Amino acid sequence: MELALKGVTKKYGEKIVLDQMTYSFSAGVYGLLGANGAGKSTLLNIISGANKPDSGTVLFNDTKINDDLQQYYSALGFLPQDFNYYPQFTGLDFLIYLGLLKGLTKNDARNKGTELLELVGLADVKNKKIKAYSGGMKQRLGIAQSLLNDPPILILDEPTVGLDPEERVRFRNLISSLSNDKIVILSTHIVSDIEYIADEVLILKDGDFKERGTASELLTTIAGRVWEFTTTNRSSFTEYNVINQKNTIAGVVLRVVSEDNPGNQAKQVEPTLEDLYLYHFNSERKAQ
Ligand SMILES: Nc1ncnc2c1ncn2[C@@H]1O[C@H](COP(=O)(O)OP(=O)(O)OP(=O)(O)O)[C@@H](O)[C@H]1O
Repeated sequence: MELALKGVTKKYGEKIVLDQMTYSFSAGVYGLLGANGAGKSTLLNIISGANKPDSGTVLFNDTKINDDLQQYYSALGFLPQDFNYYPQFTGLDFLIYLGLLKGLTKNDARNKGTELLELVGLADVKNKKIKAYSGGMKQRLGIAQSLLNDPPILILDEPTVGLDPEERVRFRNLISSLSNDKIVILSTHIVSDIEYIADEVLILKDGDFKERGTASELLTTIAGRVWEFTTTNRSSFTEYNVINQKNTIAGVVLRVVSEDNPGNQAKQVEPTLEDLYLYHFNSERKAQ
């Protein structure tokens, strides 16, 4: 199974959001990280056939998805960022309704809907109207609907928005359990959502995947460049890429990414994926 991007480019006016992206996805979990406006939703909308690139193609098993979108949709589960729920429907009725739209029989839609509500932990509220659901519950319902047709490709745009820490853990376990035979691509701002479950982490910046690899491979790119030290003169370090700062009685503890030892008795510390992400995020902000 292969989902491939070949030279995918998308512009809005003069702004190039995706710049000749070429990449191949096979079964596994891909975690897409990027700052606000980096183009994550644009990319996921193109991969899901909801939007077309200006040039380039998306191929699923060597067939251009736009040549037969209907066929492609039968292999796709998609949770867009702005998913519409019908507040007057119950959770189960909503899944039955969407199941029917996806071509399931009423019986199959009911059975599958019931099974999925169990899977995402909504079995006890399946007959409650969606308007009574919390943000996290709606998000889980959105994940459930994306699985109705048992799709080999699952695209989730910021699926963990609104989830509390317990729900995040449940979500991570759910995705891990699904990922054996699927291509799962999910975008997030929250590094810990994907740090442990993504087989491949993709950092989208300047129109392409700036970094890609397993979490541990990516960490080697900033190994030896993350430093921590305490200063009482924060303003002398404005030029540094500061990942984190914490006020203490002794001064401000700064965590910076730097090629050279910033002095001040700085100690090298183990990099985290969050360091790497913030490093790219900060340099993008500085460049703007
Ligand atoms: N329909 C559109 N018309 C014009 N510009 C757009 C349109 N959709 C997106 N953009 C611009 O394209 C860029 C990428 O947007 P996109 O929503 O893909 O980013 P994102 O990484 O998903 O951001 P976020 O994390 O905030 O959702 C942004 O600068 C956005 O303003």
